Order: sequence, then C-alpha cells, then structure tokens
Amino acid sequence: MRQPTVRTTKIFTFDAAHFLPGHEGKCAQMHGHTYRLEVTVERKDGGVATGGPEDGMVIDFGRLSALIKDRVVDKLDHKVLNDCFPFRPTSENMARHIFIELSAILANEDVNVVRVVLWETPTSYVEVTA
Ligand SMILES: Nc1nc2c(c(=O)[nH]1)N=C([C@H](O)[C@H](O)COP(=O)(O)OP(=O)(O)OP(=O)(O)O)CN2
Ligand SMILES: [Zn+2]
Repeated sequence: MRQPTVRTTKIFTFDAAHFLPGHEGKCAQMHGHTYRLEVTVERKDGGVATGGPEDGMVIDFGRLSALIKDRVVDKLDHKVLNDCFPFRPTSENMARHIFIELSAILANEDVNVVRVVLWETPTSYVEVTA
C-alpha cells in the first residue's frame, strides 16, 4: 500500500495596516487587518522523523513556530505593509512572497513548505501551494 503523506500546520495572527494604490474602492485608503497565516509543511519523504527529539513528528510545532514567528510574523506585526514589501501588498503578493521566503528558511530542515494560506478578512483568503 502507498504510504500516506503526513503534513503539519501552524497558524499565526498579526495586525497590520496597508493601502492599495490605484484600487478603485475603499482599499485605496489606509486601513488595518488582523491577518491569519497558516503554514503547512511536509517532510521530503512524506513521513515523520524516526529517532531523536522529533521522533514521530514532521517537525516540532514549537520549532516550526519559532522559525516562522521570528523570521516572518514578527517582522509584519503592527507594521505598515506598504513599507515592508517592494510590491503592492495584496494578499496574493504577500502569500506568494511568504511561501518563497519560508521555503528558503526551511531549506536546511528536512521539510518543504507545501501550503501557505493568508486570511486578510474573515471572508477573504489566498492559498499558495507547491
Ligand atoms: N484579490 C484581492 N482583492 C482584494 C484585496 C486583495 O488583497 N486581493 N484586498 C482588498 C482590500 O485590502 C480589503 O481590505 C479587503 O477586501 P474585502 O474582502 O472586500 O473586505 P470587506 O471586509 O469589505 O469584505 P466583505 O466580506 O464583503 O465585508 C480588496 N480586494
Ligand atoms: Zn485591506
């Protein structure tokens, strides 16, 4: 039987302001969101670690959390997103950027980023997959 793939997800929130230059509606004005970021990873072999401190885990939730929080979330929390990126801070652009950035950060680990979901409002989200 083909082995199932095991995936591990951590979820974060951060508060930030932005505006969308050229937007034809209200989003051209500065406004804020509580963003929700979901990051899903899997090991290169699709399974879990065997032996060592992460035995039975794709990656320790706490270690994954610390990496993402330090390198991504804390840099965006309570910031003006237009100052953080060289592109228009739409959810699509930010989610794709975060996916690429996290892929580089986790390159030294045994895991690949397979999914990033960025919720901009309770009714609007963007999904980026491998
Ligand atoms: N495809 C995208 N469309 C819009 C983006 C975006 O990043 N990608 N961003 C915005 C604005 O920033 C806005 O804050 C979010 O828009 P919207 O979901 O329309 O927000 P509402 O709270 O007004 O949504 P309702 O559920 O209709 O109340 C605009 N578009
Ligand atoms: Zn917005």
